[in-house]
Amino acid sequence: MFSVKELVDSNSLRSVPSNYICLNNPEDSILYNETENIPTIDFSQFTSSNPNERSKAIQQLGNACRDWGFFMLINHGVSETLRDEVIRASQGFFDLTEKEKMEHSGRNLFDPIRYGTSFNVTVDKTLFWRDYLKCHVHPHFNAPSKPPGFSQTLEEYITKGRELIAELLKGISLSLGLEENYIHKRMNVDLGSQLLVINCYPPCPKPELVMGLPAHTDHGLLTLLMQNELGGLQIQPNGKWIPVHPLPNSFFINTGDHMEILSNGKYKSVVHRAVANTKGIRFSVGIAHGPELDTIVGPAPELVGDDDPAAYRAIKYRDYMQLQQNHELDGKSCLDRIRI
Ligand SMILES: O=C(O)CCC(=O)C(=O)O
Ligand SMILES: [Fe+2]
Repeated sequence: MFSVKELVDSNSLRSVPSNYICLNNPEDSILYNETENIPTIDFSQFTSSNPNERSKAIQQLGNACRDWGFFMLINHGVSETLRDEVIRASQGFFDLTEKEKMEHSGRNLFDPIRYGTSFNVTVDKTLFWRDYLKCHVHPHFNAPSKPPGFSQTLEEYITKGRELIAELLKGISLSLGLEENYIHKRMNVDLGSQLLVINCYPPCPKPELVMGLPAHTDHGLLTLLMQNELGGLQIQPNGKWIPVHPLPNSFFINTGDHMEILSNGKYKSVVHRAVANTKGIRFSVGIAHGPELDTIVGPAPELVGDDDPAAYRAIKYRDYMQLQQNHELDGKSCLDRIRI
């Protein structure tokens, strides 16, 4: 495997190798500066002793999930030091030699730790300008032993991330008119899957010719994302691409396909992508939080009725992840396969 980082580090690249050139629809590059509209959720209100404040926050959370499928989370209690440490340690991992990183190379989605490039090189029509490290971190924690301290930093971080998501899932259950622990029980969240994905996008001499990660939706319930100072994430909530400029020290959270399936389409997963840049190496760290891998997920019966027939076929979470992995990453095409 030839990683993008190796390609960039070993050459003074002036052009892009042809196998990375993406033919984009020109409409795709139209950007709208609507970033100020991205909803902001104040996490401290979920733990407020004032019940009015909590119910207001739950309502805002429900609105964000229904109208947008994403929001910025502020006042979440995860220290800036830990967040910086995760980014620094991620850089440390990608700075290891190719030989050291290749110890974790693999083709299987359920390998506990997997280092790779592009999305799935066996199905990608063009290669994407992105290297990655994926670790299954819950219910069993897995992380590379190098660089020193990386694994400990990640473990602390993913534990904090799980606590935040657990609270948000309670709020989401209530916002859907369900009992607070509905999603926890039905999705077996205590044993839920947490897949950590560290994306590395090296600088590119011609970012307009390549794609970091093409338009897709995430497979899980909720994804918690942070990035270094370089932007590149774009979202497409209503057919237009919007660049995301995160608020300082915030998390970007988006709903995934399993939230759409479970809510019977009330909360739709949001299409997003990552573009490359010329300026420097961009890192993003996402944690996809999903049901326990063997949970069969279909629309919640409470959200299905004569006026709202079930819109998705039930599928085991593990099988859905595999389905997405086996095909080209393309917008909502995976969800379309189980749409009724
Ligand atoms: O790099 C980003 O900002 C987005 C990454 C992403 O969408 C993913 O890992 O699923
Ligand atoms: Fe994503």
